[in-house]
Amino acid sequence: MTATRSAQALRLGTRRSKLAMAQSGMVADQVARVTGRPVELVEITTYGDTSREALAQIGGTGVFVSALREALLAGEIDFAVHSLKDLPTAAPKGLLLAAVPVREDPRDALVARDGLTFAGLPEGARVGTGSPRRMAQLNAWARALGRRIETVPIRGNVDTRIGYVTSGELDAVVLAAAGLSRLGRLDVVTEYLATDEVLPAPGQGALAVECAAGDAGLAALLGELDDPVTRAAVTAERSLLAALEAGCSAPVGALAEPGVPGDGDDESVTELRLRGVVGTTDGSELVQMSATGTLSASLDEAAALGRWLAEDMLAKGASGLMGERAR
Ligand SMILES: NCc1[nH]cc(CCC(=O)O)c1CC(=O)O
Repeated sequence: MTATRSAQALRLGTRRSKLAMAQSGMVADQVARVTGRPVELVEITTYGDTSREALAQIGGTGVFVSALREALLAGEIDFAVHSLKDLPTAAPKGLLLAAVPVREDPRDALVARDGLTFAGLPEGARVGTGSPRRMAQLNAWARALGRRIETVPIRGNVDTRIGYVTSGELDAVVLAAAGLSRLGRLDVVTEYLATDEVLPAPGQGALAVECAAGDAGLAALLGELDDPVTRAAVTAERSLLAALEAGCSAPVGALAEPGVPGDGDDESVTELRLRGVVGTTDGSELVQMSATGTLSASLDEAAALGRWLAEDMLAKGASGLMGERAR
């Protein structure tokens, strides 16, 4: 690399939404620090940003992602940052997942009126979410508490969703804690939903840093941001999703976490525990299972763990619960 080239700015393609800008800004700072090169943000408009249809209806998987990927392949930008949970599981031709930085809190968060928790919501409470995964688990949880809630499909950015509660239109909405955190809006959270009740979307809380496969030098630089434990965890979660043959709008939750084997006498973290859930959106039926594998540098092992759990879940009838949306 020549001196002139090393001073050239790296172009980071980003969506214009507040959340995307916040995420891209954070990664831009990190990349500038590790590479010593300035990073310039390039705004790209995606179909998911302009369409007013419900996300699940326009096909869910990848609508936020494709415009950024086209810009990468066209050489208009050098790298892009995606919410990992919005990435289709199929590996894209010509692109590389250069880094998966340390994950934020993967949990979903409840934003309710009057500081209410989920268990404190009244009978018939109106809870905003368009996500079949959240609907299935929230309805199942409500049933276990001996009550009903009404899930109301909502769209729009994080501020719009919070607005449904502040305006009194809805009793609560459910959002990813990570998104609220990146926007500096954790103040509105009234409960972090326990993963025993609500498993997040595969990859939730993690970011994906993508670049063109041909640019090995850049990929190596961006690779400095990679967190191997987060990468192993999201690899297992996405492998489960892929093996269930479900898209990102399917009612599938998954979370992989590192752990200490046995009674915990040995302090070293060597296990990866993967939990998965699939259910009907009314919450009347859920298949919830877990599997534990070895946490190793080999992503093949993490991927195998996901496939293994998927087989168990399919044997317990998971595919019958995913309905028409499963692809
Ligand atoms: N589906 C949209 C989306 N994609 C990523 C996030 C939040 C950030 C993350 O999960 O990393 C959100 C908003 C939400 O679900 O509340």
